[in-house]
Amino acid sequence: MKIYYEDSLPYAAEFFAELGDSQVFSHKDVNAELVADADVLLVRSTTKVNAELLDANKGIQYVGTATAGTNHLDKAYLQSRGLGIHSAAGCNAVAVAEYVLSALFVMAEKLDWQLTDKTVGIVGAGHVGTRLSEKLTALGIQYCLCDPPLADAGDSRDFVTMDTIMQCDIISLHVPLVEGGQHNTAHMFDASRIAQLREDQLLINACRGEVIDNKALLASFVAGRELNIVLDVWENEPDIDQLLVPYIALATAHIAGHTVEGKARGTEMLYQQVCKQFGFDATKQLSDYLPSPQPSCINLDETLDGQALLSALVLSVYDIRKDSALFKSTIAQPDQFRYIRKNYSIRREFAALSVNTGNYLGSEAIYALGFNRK
Ligand SMILES: NC(=O)c1ccc[n+]([C@@H]2O[C@H](COP(=O)([O-])OP(=O)(O)OC[C@H]3O[C@@H](n4cnc5c(N)ncnc54)[C@H](O)[C@@H]3O)[C@@H](O)[C@H]2O)c1
Ligand SMILES: O=C(O)[C@H](O)[C@H](O)COP(=O)(O)O
Repeated sequence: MKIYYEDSLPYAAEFFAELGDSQVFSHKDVNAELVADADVLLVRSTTKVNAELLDANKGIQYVGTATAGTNHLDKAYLQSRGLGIHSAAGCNAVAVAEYVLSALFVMAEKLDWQLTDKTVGIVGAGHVGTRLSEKLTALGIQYCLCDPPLADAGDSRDFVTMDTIMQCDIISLHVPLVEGGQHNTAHMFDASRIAQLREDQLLINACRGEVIDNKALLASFVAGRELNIVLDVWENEPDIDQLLVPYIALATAHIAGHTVEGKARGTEMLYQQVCKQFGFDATKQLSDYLPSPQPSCINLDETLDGQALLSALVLSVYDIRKDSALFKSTIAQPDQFRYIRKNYSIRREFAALSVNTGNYLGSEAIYALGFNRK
């Protein structure tokens, strides 16, 4: 069995070596000829899988993406070839939720906000939206959820409309890119919705760039509006509109999901799927490969309390300001969006770390955020 995998899948060599003849490729070089004899094709979001890539391959049996988003796969084409849509749903949901928390604490400091007085409107209550809602609960921050497809499917949680979301202090977007149809998300924030945003609100987009009309957003800033926007994702990545960057409060290169665990979990999920499809025993697991974080234990700063203490803790694990500063100061360089993503520094999830809470009375909130007990 020939297994071809994109070089951005961590631990793919370790997971797949024993299942067949495995070969690595870069999304920059991949083409129809290169994968013409693949039985299994494993990608991340940077490889577009469509007729152009696969028509020459007559024997492909499995295509999987080690990501949550699947909009780089031509689903109609894969179905026409009798191939399923295999993804790593939820692999990086915790990573994105922790990215949003870092953004919230940084913006709260900037805007002088007490987050427990604010309401977060979560649009898209799937894997990421749900993990985010759990972490907000741990922090005592109110939220509401908008997810018409889940509401229609009978999900028992309370859902609100987009009109209610537009009244929230903070709006965080976690929908897939859906172009057209009843639940279209492309340009969900178009010129008219952007015009409804108030300057005392915060909008965070860590799902797909096309969910916000970036041209309309730029026009709004150029017209003098002082909106608070955090963007991890942009229209037309990696060739984004550079003019928008200076206006964005925190700007990053589509790395919200790029924790060590989030990326590697994606590879592990595809390994489990391939084993199942081809009848292998799935004997390997992520814990066989993940390195221990250094340091692995955090001591709380007990000179702080309340939001200041939680903010210091979260930012000590992941401080979005560093990613944003690097992005803003270098993004004008050629091919920088890709470069930042490819060379992203090591970031761990809260669950990889333990916290020594000492005498701190709010320790349960810290464990509910995902940290381990010391
Ligand atoms: N920035 C990153 O690094 C990063 C990481 C992970 C995921 N993502 C993106 O975020 C998206 C969400 O990830 P997920 O794992 O939670 O996916 P998911 O499929 O688990 O959840 C998406 C939710 O959005 C809902 N939805 C669809 N259309 C909607 C609409 N019009 N209005 C409101 N809700 C709608 C769906 O019903 C679903 O519950 C992914 O599809 C991916 O594009 C980005
Ligand atoms: O959809 C996802 O899972 C994320 O957006 C993911 O980070 C994108 O995939 P990548 O470009 O990192 O391969």
